[in-house]
Amino acid sequence: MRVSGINSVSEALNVGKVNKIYFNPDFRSERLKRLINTAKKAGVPVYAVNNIENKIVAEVSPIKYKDVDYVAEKAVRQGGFLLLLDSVQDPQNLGAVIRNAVFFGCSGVVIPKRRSAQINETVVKVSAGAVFHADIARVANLANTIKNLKKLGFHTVGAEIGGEKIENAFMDPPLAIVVGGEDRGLSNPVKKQCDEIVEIPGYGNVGSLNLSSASAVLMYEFRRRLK
Ligand SMILES: C[S@@+](CC[C@H](N)C(=O)[O-])C[C@H]1O[C@@H](n2cnc3c(N)ncnc32)[C@H](O)[C@@H]1O
Repeated sequence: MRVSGINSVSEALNVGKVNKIYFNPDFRSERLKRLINTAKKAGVPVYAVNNIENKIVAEVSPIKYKDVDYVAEKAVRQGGFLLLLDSVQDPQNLGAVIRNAVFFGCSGVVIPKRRSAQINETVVKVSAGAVFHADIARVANLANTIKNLKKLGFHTVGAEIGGEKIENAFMDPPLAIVVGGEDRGLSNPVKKQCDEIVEIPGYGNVGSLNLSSASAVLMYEFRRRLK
């Protein structure tokens, strides 16, 4: 996979994922120079190429998805939470959500294998490289995954308009937060498995939040209550 942009390349370099770097010598900036020096010190081959559109492009090793048991065990050990995404289609949204999840110290992001955006160059770019710090698991069936997480002691909170007010929700760890996709929200089988459905109250003339904003509010609420 190729990633472009100083932030994404820098994060990939931090976690040892970069195999090769191409940069455009017409765009010389201090940050770019520093990044190239760091890459050279790390033994990464670096090439100056005049006709590339971006300042910097890196060839990175493919993202390895984690097993859902791994992220579940991690969340239990950390007294943390998982973020489950029910069929998010737009890679821009997926990238934004993963960036938020890493920011809030999420133990793992769980996405379905089908009917969902997967990790690609757009996701990496929008996440500003946060993808390289995230543990992402893929599952065949999100409703079954929730069932299994509940057996491990997870409380599961689904986000949807019309649910219980967020302030009344039970959010003790280990917690699984489930957010719906752009078009249809949470599917019925997923909703059925959630212990409760919660709503973030709105005060203006817009019906719902973008899913990355909704997930950020829920993750913030989890963190706020731990204090
Ligand atoms: C853009 S919304 C999907 C709207 C979808 N068309 C529907 O009617 O359900 C995407 C997801 O963000 C979350 N969401 C958005 N606004 C929310 C709110 N006010 N409270 C709780 N969750 C919200 C939900 O998980 C929702 O499924």
